[in-house]
Amino acid sequence: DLTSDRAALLSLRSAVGGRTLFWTTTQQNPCNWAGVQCDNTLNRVTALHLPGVSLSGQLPLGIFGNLTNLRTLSLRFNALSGPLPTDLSSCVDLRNLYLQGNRFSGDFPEKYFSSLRDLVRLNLAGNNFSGEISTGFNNFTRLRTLYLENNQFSGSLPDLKLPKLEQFNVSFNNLNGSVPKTLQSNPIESFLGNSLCGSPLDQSCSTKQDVPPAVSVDLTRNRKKKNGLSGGAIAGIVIGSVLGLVVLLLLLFILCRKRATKKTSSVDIGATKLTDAEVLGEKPLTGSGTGSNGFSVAAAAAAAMTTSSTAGGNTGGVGDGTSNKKLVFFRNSSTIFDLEDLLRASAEVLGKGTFGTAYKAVLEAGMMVAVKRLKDVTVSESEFREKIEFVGAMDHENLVPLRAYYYSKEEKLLVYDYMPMGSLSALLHGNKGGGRTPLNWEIRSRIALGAAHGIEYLHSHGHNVSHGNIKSSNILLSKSYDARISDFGLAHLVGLPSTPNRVAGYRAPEVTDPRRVSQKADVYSFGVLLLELLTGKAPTHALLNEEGVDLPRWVQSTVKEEWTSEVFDLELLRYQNVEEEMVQLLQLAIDCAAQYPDNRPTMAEATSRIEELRRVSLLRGGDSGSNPDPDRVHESD
Ligand SMILES: Nc1ncnc2c1ncn2[C@@H]1O[C@H](COP(=O)(O)OP(=O)(O)OP(=O)(O)O)[C@@H](O)[C@H]1O
Repeated sequence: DLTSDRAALLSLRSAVGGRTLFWTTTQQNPCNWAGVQCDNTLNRVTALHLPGVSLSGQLPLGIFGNLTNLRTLSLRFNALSGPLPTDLSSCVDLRNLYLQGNRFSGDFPEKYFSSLRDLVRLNLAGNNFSGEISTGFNNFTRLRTLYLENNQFSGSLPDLKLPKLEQFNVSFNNLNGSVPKTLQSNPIESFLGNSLCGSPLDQSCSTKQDVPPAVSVDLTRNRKKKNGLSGGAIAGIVIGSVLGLVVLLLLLFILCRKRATKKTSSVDIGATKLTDAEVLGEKPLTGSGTGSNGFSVAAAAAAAMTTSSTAGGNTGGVGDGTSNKKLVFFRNSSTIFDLEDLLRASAEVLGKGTFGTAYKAVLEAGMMVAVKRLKDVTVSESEFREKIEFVGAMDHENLVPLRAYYYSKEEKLLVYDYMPMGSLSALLHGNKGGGRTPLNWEIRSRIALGAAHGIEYLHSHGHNVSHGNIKSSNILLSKSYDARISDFGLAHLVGLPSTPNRVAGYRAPEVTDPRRVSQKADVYSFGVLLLELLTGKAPTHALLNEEGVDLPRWVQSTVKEEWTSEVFDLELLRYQNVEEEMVQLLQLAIDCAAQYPDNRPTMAEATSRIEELRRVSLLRGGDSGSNPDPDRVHESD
């Protein structure tokens, strides 16, 4: 009955996950669950349509033995693997079995041949099924579709006498021998990619059978790939070598230049009184890459500091107002590097942002800092110093610490701690190839919480202080993947363009002038950031733009259509038992990205909601994925 059908569906759900995780299991009636169809008179589940819903793992035994009234089972285009469960043979009413596009392996179970006699459509294409194609298929006398292509079936083709057969394909398997007469009326495409012969193939069976033409073409193509170097590869090697040479020359050049600077700073500057402008005269910092640009930030920083009183002046305390030209360190800067260190630092461009260009500088002792050269500073010197002191005084574990700054007419530098894991944006959307750490639920929800804490701290730090530029490239990550917010406090120092495209996807609808942001606008941007974490999609995602909607509206419309799970990043759907927390975080994201500012929660409210859902998640012991840093001690939150 329906109760046992329901139980079977729940077992299926816990075995293969995917979008079945979003069935409203609190409902007693499974007939309303997405993809489930029932026959009301029978009071049984009769169809299960779960195409492309991220199911993975094996179909266990003991499920289909209970779903005995199934007429249609569609599990196509998922990531299911392993053998087919033999108890599917209990589904004697089965008409349609769509399993194409998975990773099933093993034989097509012998048991099915005697029981699934009503099969009309059978599609096993695009899996790893192996073994021989049995004459047992002749039992499926009602069969109209038999698709077996792109598997590992081997042996010869049996003499299939299926009177109703309309669609047939066994291409790209490991079959050999001749095409039996009964199947010869099918098009040639149905047989390609095997070692078959006879009509409709060009290869006649009386001549050599070993290398039929269709296959030989394929093989030579493969061989070419394996043994020879393609034109692209050769071009790559040539270009690579030339690039290598250029880099080598550049390095030599930089080395020579560096020596020259060192001399300048230690001996010549005092005597000849070079101005900053002169040293900085060679500002090539257009952000067009690393390498030679790297030298210049060191030069810039060097110039900035050699004009300060003495190296000894860099210790601790806040800049003494009167001596303008010096690198000013903020309080509790425990790791203070000295002038010489920074002079010798090699540097590379990290990227160009709204406020200027960021560099990574590696000090000789191995310490790394990020140096930001601000452009378009619109405020006066005294206002700058006052505001940057305010920024430097902010101290929270979820903010990127601002260690020092330098101000001169020509140059404004900010020195931050370097964040080794880069930005959330790079981690989420950077190359998705091998070697990349997938961000599991534990890490993502921790990043969400950390970012929330950081923003909440900013908001509570002074009267109506806001960040103004919350986005994933401003969420940097520590070694243990803890979130650190950067770029705080800069919106008020620098003339922002009135139409900043870069933040467009994150900007609250009511913000028309990006210089006039509010805390509620930060909450909106934070909501978009949460959506980015959950969907894995960048707010400036090309697809979304083609559809002409932003990320919040795309998510809202998808959720409204009850395809909630469709919004989640596939990477997240791998974890079991965390779906409720994911849905809760999604709800918070949607609340934060509400159209009207008054409908959005405060940052404090958002923080406590994330704390709560994470607490529940930890209590329930959801499989949220392992921590990528095994040495990390879990914070007790
Ligand atoms: N302290 C840091 N440690 C490591 N990487 C950093 C640091 N600060 C910035 N970056 C990286 O340098 C790049 C440029 O940063 P920057 O803040 O200048 O621009 P942005 O974040 O892309 O844009 P915006 O200026 O609008 O915030 C980004 O990829 C950012 O992740």
